Amino acid sequence: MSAIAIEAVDKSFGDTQVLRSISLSIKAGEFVAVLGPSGCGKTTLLRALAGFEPIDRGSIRIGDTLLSGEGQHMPPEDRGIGVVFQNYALWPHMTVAGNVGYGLKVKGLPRQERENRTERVLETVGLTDFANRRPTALSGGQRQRVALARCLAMDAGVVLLDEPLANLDVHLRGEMEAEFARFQRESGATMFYITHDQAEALALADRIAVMNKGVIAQFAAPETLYSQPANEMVATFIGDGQICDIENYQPDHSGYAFAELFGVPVRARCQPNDRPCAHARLAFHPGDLKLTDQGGIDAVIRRMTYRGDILKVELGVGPHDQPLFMNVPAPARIEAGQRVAVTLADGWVLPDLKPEQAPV
Ligand SMILES: Nc1ncnc2c1ncn2[C@@H]1O[C@H](COP(=O)(O)OP(=O)(O)OP(=O)(O)O)[C@@H](O)[C@H]1O
Repeated sequence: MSAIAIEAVDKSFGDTQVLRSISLSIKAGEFVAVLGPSGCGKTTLLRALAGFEPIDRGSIRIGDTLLSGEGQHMPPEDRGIGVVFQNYALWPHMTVAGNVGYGLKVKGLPRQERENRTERVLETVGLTDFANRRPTALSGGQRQRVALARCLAMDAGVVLLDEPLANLDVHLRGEMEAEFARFQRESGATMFYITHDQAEALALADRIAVMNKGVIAQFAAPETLYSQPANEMVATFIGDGQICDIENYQPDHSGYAFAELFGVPVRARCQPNDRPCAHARLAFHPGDLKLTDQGGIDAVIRRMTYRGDILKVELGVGPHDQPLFMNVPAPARIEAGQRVAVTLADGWVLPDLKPEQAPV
C-alpha cells in the first residue's frame, strides 16, 4: 500500500498557472476523489501524478520515493501507478486477455505466470468468459472492467482514474461504482479519482479534494464538506448549498451561535473559537428550511418543481426577494404565489475571516 505526498506543486502552461501550490497528503489505501468545475486543473494534477506532465515547483512522492520535483522526473512506466481513462485506452487489435497481460509482457514476466495472473484478475472483475473477445465487442462497463483488471494485474499500489464513468449510462454507473469500491477493498490500492460529478465523489470517496481555479478549496471527508464547508465556494458547490448574510452574530463557544436571519432569530453551528461580530455568512442546504405556522421568516413561493418524493420550492425572501430553495416532502398543500413562513433547522456559519474579525 502506498501513501502519496503532494507538496506545494505549481504548474503553468505558458502564462496560465493551472496548479497553484497544491498540497495533498493521501494515506495508503485511501480512496480520494478530486472534484471541481470544468477547467479547475483536475486532469493536470492527475497527469502530474502519473508522470505525463512535469511540474514547475514542489514535489510528488509515493512512500519514500521521489517521483517529481527537486530536479527529478521519474518516467510514467517506472512509477508503479495504474491509470484508468474515460476512453479506456485499450488496444483494439488485442483480446481482453491480451490487453490485461500486455503490461506483464513488457515487464518481462514468463508466459505461464502472465497467463495465470491474467486469468486470476479476469475472474476478479467477472470477465473470465470474455477473455478471448476484442474490446469492440464489449459494453462500456465491461471495457472499464478490463482497464481495472489491467491495473490489478500490474499490482499497481496506486490507481488513478480520470472520469472513468463519464461515458456510461446511469444504470451502469451505479454498477461500476460498486465495482470500484470492491476493487479497492480487494486490492488495497490507493485510489485517486477525478470527477466533476459530486454524487459519484460523495458515494465513493473516503476524502474529497474540492478544487477551484488551480487551488484546493478544501480536503475533507464527504460529511465534513457537506456540513462544515470551509468557504463559500465549497458551500455552494456541494449539495445545492446556499448562503445568506446574518446579523448580530453571537457564538456561545460551544460550537453554536445565535444570529438574525432576515431579522428573525436563528441558531446555527459554528467554529467554537469564533468571536461575536455584526455580520457573518450562513451556509445551509434546501432540506434545512422548513415550513412553519409559528413565527418564522416571511417568504413567497415563486416556483415549484416536482422531484418524485420531494418538491423543490423556490422562495423569494426578505426585502430584496432573495431567491432561496427549500425541499418539501411531496405531496404538499402549497402553491406558487402563496405567502409562507419558514424556519432554519440547521446551518453552518462560514469560517472565512469576517471583515470585522480580520486583523488590521
Ligand atoms: N497541454 C496544455 N496546454 C495548455 N493549456 C492546457 C494544457 N492542458 C490543460 N490546459 C489548460 O489548463 C486548465 C486546466 O485543465 P484541466 O484539463 O486540468 O482541467 P479539468 O479540471 O480536468 O477540466 P475538465 O473537468 O473540463 O476536464 C484549462 O484551462 C486548460 O485549458
